[in-house]
Amino acid sequence: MPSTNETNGAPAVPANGSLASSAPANVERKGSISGSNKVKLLKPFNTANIKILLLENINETAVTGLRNQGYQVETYAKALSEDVLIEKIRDIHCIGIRSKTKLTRKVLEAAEKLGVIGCFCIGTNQVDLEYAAQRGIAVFNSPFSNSRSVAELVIAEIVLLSRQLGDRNQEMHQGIWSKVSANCYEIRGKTLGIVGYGHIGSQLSVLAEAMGMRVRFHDVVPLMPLGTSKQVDSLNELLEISDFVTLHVPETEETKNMIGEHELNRMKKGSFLINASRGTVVHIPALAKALRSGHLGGAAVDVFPKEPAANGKFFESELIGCPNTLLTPHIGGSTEEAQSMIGIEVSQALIKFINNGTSIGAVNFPEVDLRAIRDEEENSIRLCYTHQNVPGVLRQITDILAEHNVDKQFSDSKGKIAYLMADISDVTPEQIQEIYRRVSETPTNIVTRVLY
Ligand SMILES: NC(=O)C1=CN([C@@H]2O[C@H](COP(=O)(O)OP(=O)(O)OC[C@H]3O[C@@H](n4cnc5c(N)ncnc54)[C@H](O)[C@@H]3O)[C@@H](O)[C@H]2O)C=CC1
Ligand SMILES: O=C(O)C(=O)COP(=O)(O)O
Repeated sequence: MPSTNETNGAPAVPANGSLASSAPANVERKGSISGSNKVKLLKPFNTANIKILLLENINETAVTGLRNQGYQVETYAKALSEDVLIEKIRDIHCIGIRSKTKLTRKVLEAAEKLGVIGCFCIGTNQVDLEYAAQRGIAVFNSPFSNSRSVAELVIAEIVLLSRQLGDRNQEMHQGIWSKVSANCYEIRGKTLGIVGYGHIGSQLSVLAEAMGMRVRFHDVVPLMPLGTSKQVDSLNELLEISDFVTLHVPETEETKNMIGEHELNRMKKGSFLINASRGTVVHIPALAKALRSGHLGGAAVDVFPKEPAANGKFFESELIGCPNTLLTPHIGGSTEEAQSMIGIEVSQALIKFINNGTSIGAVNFPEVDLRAIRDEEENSIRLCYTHQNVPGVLRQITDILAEHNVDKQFSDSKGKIAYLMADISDVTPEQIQEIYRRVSETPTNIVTRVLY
């Protein structure tokens, strides 16, 4: 059940109130966000009416941060089935997910009041970003708080694979003593091939060099090589020269089955494959074949095309039982440090968007912010207007605001949508209602919010 914290005395949102179109419900003025920084708390709603659903065991730092705002926060330890999610999402203003929950167009169509999505992870492939943007729903993620955790896991896996530690460990637990050195190697001097030299790939590059590895990488864009690493011209070249190939690309149309039979055949005999990116990047039957035939010396796989929604005995894969194959349940980013940082980072972005309209860091939405309205700026409002990105819109808005004092204004666009924030001072309650009505009735309106 949702747990409701105390209200902060702010004016109430209408009973059917939606963050995605927050009209000024009651224009009674309220005090400052805190005595210390003297900036106004910008919101036309009672925070206790804002409903937030957090799935997939999102860290306590986020739950606490959001509850401290007074929002209603309901939490679940696992992902929900599509049917249950469609029911749950109807009534909520904000949802927090990790990599399992699929926010498809079908699910989002049911989300009548949704204004913002928090992905408490790096990947955002699980959300229909374009449809969310069309609906004026901003999506935030945590672009690098778990990168180090993934890079450290991969370093561990390189050593484990190289020494066949997974198999030795299993044998020992079965009472089998099998002391061998054949096909076991030091990693010093070996070539690590990194596919995708972004936040994780480049961090890994530094750690691997510190352990004496030679690093080569492939990326679709030219990037500055760290240390003595080098970018190579093609994926094929990287596959042919590497002793270890590790994948750190996002899930896109281009990366789907990026490593299949053809690519595995290009890899050196006895080399190793590591995938901690997304399950769709590797063709699993081809990998199982390459492992069973002995063409590959081993693999470490953390992500799978189909992953169970909850913990339990639900995992099935053709990779089960393959030689020298480390299988982990998508734990690349699962450390206390990463989860705690992600919880803080994403919940802060959600709070800023809900309360102040700030979209900095959004992945599908124009990034706009204005400096805070200060206490002494009496009777000020903030207009947040998400609209279709077509010619002539700013003229309409300028006409509507022409008689008022616009203190500051900023707008930006991304693809088909644009977002404008404007702070307007010395407006009466009647004028606020009128501004809201006229802006929200413009033909290009997607979402209009007035915060004060
Ligand atoms: N196993 C786990 O728990 C985790 C998995 N991940 C996955 O790792 C992925 C990578 O994360 P970051 O390094 O933070 O992303 P990033 O966006 O910083 O870097 C990705 C790099 O891949 C490159 N790239 C994109 N398409 C490519 C292609 N077709 N061929 C070659 N390079 C390509 C990009 O140019 C970029 O440099 C995430 O998208 C996520 O899916 C992220 C965190 C945890
Ligand atoms: O950050 C990511 O993209 C991840 O894959 C980690 O996902 P998780 O938060 O563990 O479901």
